[in-house]
Amino acid sequence: MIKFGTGGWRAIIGDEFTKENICILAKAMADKMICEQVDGKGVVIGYDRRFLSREAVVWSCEVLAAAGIKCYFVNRSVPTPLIMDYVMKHQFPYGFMVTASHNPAIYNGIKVFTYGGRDADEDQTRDIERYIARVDAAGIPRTRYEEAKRQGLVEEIYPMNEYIDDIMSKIDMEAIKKSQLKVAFDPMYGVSKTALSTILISGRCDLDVIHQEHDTLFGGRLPAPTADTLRVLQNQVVEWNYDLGIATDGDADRLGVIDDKGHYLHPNDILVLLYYYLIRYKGLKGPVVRNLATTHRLDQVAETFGEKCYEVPVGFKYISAKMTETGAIIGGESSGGLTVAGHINGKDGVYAATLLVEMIAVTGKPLSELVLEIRKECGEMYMEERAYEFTEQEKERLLEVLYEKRELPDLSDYQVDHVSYMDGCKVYFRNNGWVIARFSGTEPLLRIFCEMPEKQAAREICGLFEKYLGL
Ligand SMILES: O=P(O)(O)OC[C@H]1O[C@H](O)[C@H](O)[C@@H](O)[C@@H]1O
Repeated sequence: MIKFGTGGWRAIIGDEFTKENICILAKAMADKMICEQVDGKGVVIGYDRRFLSREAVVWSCEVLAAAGIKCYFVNRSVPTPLIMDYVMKHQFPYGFMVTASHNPAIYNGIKVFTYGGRDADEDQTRDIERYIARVDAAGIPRTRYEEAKRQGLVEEIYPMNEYIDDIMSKIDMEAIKKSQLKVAFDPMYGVSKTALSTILISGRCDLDVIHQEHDTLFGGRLPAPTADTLRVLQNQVVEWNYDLGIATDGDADRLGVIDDKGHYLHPNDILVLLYYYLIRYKGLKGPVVRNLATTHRLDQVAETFGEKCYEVPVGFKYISAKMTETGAIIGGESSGGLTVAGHINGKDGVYAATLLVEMIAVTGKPLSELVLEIRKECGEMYMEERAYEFTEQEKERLLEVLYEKRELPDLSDYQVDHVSYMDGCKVYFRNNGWVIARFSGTEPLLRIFCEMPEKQAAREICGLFEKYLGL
């Protein structure tokens, strides 16, 4: 069964990520495009470095071509944001990216982008699932790849330079060139190497790249830039005195950062830094958008400068929609994705990394110093993040307690302001602190995040939920 979650369809290779299901999805998309009368424009398809990614594109092209839909096949592995950029700029109705992003190596999947290069929203993915249900798996017509190419129904493209130029045109490359920064870069065996190395080398950075070879097992680690997975990068930064370390996840839409002192910066810190930089140093004005599991320090920065912070459910589609609606200058999520107004309608790790390098160059301050500067000017909060696996049975029980009965642990030691069930269950405290318990839409996990003015309180509240829910 093909089910879409927070970031596209993801499944274990050989279990549900199979040739049959890939062809079913391609046929469903072909039917949907024909029905919507947008089949004439064709579709752009890219892939990452995972096992079977390229094959999945070839199979999809064969199905789409048989339905008469032209496929622009980006024929080398590329960052997901490159596909979003291409869909947006060339006004494609749809684009696909074969990737399971930061999931473990045994996963693969497909992200669907709609007009404007946006992540397909819930209405769209529900609609795709309806088309999927109508596909007759045994009778899917296919045109052999070489034949489809001969007929002009598949065109192989590689718009890497266009993507790189797009990013560089929005960045102060001259400032970067002057600053002669030393950067350590970890693409985590994923797809950002060509784009980000080219940009940083054009900016005359002294660059060292690790984990750049093609390894479908991602060196045995999760291709997600976290404090745990970036230890090698961290050592590199400390040992060789780099100004910063940068990492991107498997499909390069998320960013991870190590500061000049070797500290891992949480995506929340990166968002706060960049929003602050855009307002304080670049003189931009405008609100910020975050999801409800992302730091409220963004609200503090917004308040300091007389701006607003908007909250949306988890999922970048909500971030980009709200950014358009409110004219926000930046939007992002604690999971590591962000974008800035004027760039693409989705998260881009390559662009975010470049902007961060620009920030160091323009301010002339090391990352660690900027972190302290913001803390002084806008205040501090502490975040505790936990995640729990569960069995199907446990899930039912947790769903019942949290969403049906809407029961909560005893929080009488803290002043509760209100509780929201917009996405998961989120309790807002009067001191601007908060705690959320929600099921991940990309992994079989229950996530509990808490942010409070004191670290101890954040830990205690997570502990209360953990105990109450029997986790
Ligand atoms: O917490 P989850 O539902 O697993 O989502 C975590 C993240 O997953 C994907 O990367 C989505 O594109 C993001 O928008 C989301 O923030």
